[in-house]
Amino acid sequence: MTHHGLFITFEGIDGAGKSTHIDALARAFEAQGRVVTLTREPGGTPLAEKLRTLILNDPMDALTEALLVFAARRDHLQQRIEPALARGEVVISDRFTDATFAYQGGGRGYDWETLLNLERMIQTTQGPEGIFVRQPDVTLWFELDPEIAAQRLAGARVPDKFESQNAAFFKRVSDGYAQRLQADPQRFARINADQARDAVWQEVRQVMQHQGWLA
Ligand SMILES: Nc1ncnc2c1ncn2[C@@H]1O[C@H](COP(=O)(O)OP(=O)(O)O)[C@@H](O)[C@H]1O
Ligand SMILES: Cc1cn([C@H]2C[C@H](O)[C@@H](COP(=O)(O)OP(=O)(O)O)O2)c(=O)[nH]c1=O
Repeated sequence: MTHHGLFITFEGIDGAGKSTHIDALARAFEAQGRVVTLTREPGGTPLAEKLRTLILNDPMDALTEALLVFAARRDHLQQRIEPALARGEVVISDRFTDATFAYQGGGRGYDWETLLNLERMIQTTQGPEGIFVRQPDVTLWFELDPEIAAQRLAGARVPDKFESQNAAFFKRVSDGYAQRLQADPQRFARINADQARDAVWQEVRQVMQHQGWLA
């Protein structure tokens, strides 16, 4: 049976609980016979993973950061995401472009219009039906109060450049996500991440069932 490719992204502030559910979603699709490409941003290809190390560890100005995340994304799209979608796979990515608007745009205050231009440039794709700007089919936005996310992360792992930011930074990141949702509400599913793991998983599952993608 041939399938259409599906592109699903997970978004939310650090510590919201995204990683906890990504593997489970991949297994649920595989149980239905789908081939899954599990990936993440920044990263997902050898080049983009090298850029990730720079982005997460080296101090740099916000435009440099934005250009590097989009450069990594371009390679990721061309080398990995587009080929997998063309093969009819389910691509699940731990973060994508909404994170750039949330972190570089909201958190760091970088110019939104410039990010929109970069998004259009980097995600322009030539498909069988013509040229279009690639976007996820569905984005799961894990919403969680920054204070609770910080409590969850405390002691869980060594914080990187972004994870060590204060609560005010993460409030701006959340506002950035909210602005992206407002601009494209059809694409987003809001997940209440302030619940026990199993309840969060049920919400994730219901979104996929609602789309008709999981039984
Ligand atoms: N629903 C939940 N309730 C409490 N703690 C959670 C929940 N989901 C995840 N955690 C824990 O919170 C921390 C951050 O979760 P993680 O999935 O790594 O978040 P993210 O990928 O969004 O940064 C981990 O230590 C994880 O075990
Ligand atoms: C994709 C992306 C991530 N980021 C940030 C958000 C996260 O703090 C960090 C890496 O994300 P993530 O992979 O969620 O971190 P971890 O592996 O520690 O769970 O990069 C940006 O600032 N801009 C972007 O465009």
